[in-house]
Amino acid sequence: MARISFPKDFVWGTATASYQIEGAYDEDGRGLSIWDTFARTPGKVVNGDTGDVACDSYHRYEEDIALLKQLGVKSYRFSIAWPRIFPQGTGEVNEKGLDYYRRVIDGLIAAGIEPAVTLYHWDLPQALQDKGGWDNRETIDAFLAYAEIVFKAFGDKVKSWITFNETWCVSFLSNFIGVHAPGHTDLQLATNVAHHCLVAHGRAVQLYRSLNLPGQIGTTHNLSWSEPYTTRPEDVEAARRSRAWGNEWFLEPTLKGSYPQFMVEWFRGKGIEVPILEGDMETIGQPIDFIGVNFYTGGYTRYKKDSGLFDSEDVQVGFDQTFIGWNVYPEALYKVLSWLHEEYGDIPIYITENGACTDDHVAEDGGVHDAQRVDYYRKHFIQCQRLIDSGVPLKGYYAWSLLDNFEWAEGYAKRFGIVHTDYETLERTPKDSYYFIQKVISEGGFDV
Ligand SMILES: CO[C@H](O)c1c[n+]2c([nH]1)[C@H](O)[C@@H](O)[C@H](O)[C@H]2CO
Repeated sequence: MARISFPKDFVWGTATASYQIEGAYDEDGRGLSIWDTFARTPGKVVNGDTGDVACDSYHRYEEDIALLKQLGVKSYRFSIAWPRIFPQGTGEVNEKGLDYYRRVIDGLIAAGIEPAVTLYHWDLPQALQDKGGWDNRETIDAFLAYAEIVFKAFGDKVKSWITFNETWCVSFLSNFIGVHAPGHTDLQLATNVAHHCLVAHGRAVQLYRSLNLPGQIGTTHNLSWSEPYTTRPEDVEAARRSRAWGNEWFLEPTLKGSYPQFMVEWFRGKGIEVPILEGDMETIGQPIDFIGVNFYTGGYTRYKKDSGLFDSEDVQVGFDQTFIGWNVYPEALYKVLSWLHEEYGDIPIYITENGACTDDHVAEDGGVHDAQRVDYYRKHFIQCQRLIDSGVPLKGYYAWSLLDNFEWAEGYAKRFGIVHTDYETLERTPKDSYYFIQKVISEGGFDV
């Protein structure tokens, strides 16, 4: 019997996001976000679901905090909804919006849980989208004004800040692939969005430093791991391009202050240029205190001429898959974070999201027996210990998600929570995975 054990100072947490859990979409002065608009657009979200009510955490946050306390986590990652603070994106501050997050932050601290706040988890005020959104460079200034209000309101109590959640999703998934809000399908626009979000990240870090606040600041990127299906050079290169779109395209600017040249040339070959202005790259490459990594899955890629953006295609090789169709490939977590450490040095790493979608139901005994999710977590925790043992500065892990919640274009049809949400009654029911993680945290590990 082997023992998987974690350092005593390892930060266990869970993660959520404002639009996915809060509901109260039109309460206490909240303005509309691009996701309110997108979800109301026929055909964009499964079953026409919206975040109007979601998990109603706007009213039930105390229940959520009680679940977090019972779980035994040290930290809780959640996001602030920009449209609650600035209903029109800029201009007048909505004090009731600040009051809500003050209640959440104070409640967490009273429960002995550190708040970790994401400034931007995709709910851009619609009023800013009406003026071009992130394609409009002026949105960066609006983001800075929002960040300043929030830093000054909560910077004495919140010691961990994440500027953006997954700039790849904000840019390419939402403005080129088009399945997330605002739903454009324009590669140059998406490239502009990615760049402007990266500049906004750097400017927010500079602002945070200028305020001399007592915490740490970083950002979260979703990393992919696609391996070449064969050792043929064309497969190796195709997999490299496919990985780099999600990885180097964002990590290089954030951690080295430059875009990966081989990808710049690849995009140039397609007529795409990055709208870099003087000083942008120095701003983006501001030193940060940690890098957040969201990781879920990996796979294999091979060369296929004229296929997709990178002359590549994914190859199904028989991985088990979760209910959302993502491969279960735990070793890819070890590979991608080992690669990150080799490429970018000893910057502290937090896994800010990892989890599984499974087809959950409340059983007759009142429990939710999500065995595949328990197995997923067990296997990924093993990889976390491997990483720590190999000297990778992995400092913490946030399970996605605390609650079943609004899963973007999948609506409520896909469940990632370690706590089941009944969307009729809004009752929360801890799943077997919740009790597994609770035990791992309380015992500092588990036997395999
Ligand atoms: C490939 O998965 C992405 O990294 C990713 C997965 N997820 C995310 N990003 C988002 O940050 C969450 O809001 C989603 O709810 C969550 C589950 O889909």
